[in-house]
Amino acid sequence: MEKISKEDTETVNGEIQQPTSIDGSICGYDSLHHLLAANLKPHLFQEVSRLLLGLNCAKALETAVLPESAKALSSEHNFDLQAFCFHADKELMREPRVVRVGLIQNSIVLPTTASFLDQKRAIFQKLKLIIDAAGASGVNILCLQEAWMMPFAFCTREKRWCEFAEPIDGESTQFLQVLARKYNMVIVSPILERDINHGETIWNTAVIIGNHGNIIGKHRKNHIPRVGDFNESTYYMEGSTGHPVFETAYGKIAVNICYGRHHPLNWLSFGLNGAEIVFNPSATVGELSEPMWPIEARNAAIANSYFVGSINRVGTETFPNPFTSGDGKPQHADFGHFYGSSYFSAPDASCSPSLSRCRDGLLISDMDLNLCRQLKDKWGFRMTARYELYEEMLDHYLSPDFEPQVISDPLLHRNSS
Ligand SMILES: NC(=O)NCCC(=O)O
Repeated sequence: MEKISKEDTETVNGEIQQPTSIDGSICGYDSLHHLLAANLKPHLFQEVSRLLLGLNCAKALETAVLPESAKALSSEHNFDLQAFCFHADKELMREPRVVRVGLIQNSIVLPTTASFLDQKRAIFQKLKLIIDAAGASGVNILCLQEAWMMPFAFCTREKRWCEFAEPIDGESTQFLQVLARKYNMVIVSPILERDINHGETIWNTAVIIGNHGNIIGKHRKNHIPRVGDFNESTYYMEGSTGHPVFETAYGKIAVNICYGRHHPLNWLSFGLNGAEIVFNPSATVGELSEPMWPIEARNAAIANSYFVGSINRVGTETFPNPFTSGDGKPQHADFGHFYGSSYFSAPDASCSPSLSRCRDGLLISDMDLNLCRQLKDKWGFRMTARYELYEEMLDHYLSPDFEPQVISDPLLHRNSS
């Protein structure tokens, strides 16, 4: 269990205050899982893990064995590398459908003051090594983090960062197409898109690259945040692509980009279109969303009987000009710490431990997609859903004359009349 740096907590009147974690670690530990493992007796750790991570086929989640070449890349280039297996029950009529899925989280490489091209190429160089580790590990489907090819500059509201935007078949896609072909791997690549054919407009888009290096399609972020420093609405509008599910060589996948994870109907729609794995490439910071992070995707996996792969950026990105976001905070030059912590959730409510809170990482999981239908059969969430009630409710709600259905206690108003 790696302990990153000296524990540095402050105590005031006997109470532990917020630990100082300049490096983004949790009191010097890479992740909550590592902190617990290092500080609990083994039987307590086992019990706490059962409660925190759930069980898969009645057992603690198994780890998967990775090749030495992948492990060597991870230690040489200091990225976290972890691998797990989500099993399903054996069926009599269907063979297991096991796919190996990977998630990559990474920090930017050069300062945001460096030339844009250098910044982008440096990220390519770093990503190449981690993708090589995924390739060596036999990953079938790989997803990168939101806007992986640039700093997450949308806090600044400065339009010059739009220069990073690329067409769907631009430089970033071409870079990944080579690797997709080389490793026979589907790659989900969330980029800042410039739509040349529609007035050069900008979108927040995931490009789906097939295992032959072909472009299968794209999906544009449906929900754009207007919270904290996430000033993304200055740059792009709500997506125009609905809730597509992409049928790939390895399964049916969809992409719910970042802030879309706060919207249960967004998750539902990908499920209704038949997704078996939904990726949630994100960029989010500790102060704002960390308590939500381990819950929302896991809940979506349970409610929709599919797997979810959640990816968050990692590190602190500092920009040349300080900015404010109309929330009364003093001007500042960074977003705060992107806390990494990428993880997988399964339809049976189990989930993997998270990647590091402060280092780059590659998280790999084998998942038997048969688990999706097994959970549908067990819990019947689709069958019991009452969509017609919701259709009626939403139909009323969307009417300008809508009035909430509230039945007041008549006694409440007796004294006031
Ligand atoms: N990138 C993005 O949509 N971030 C919004 C913040 C959050 O959803 O946690």
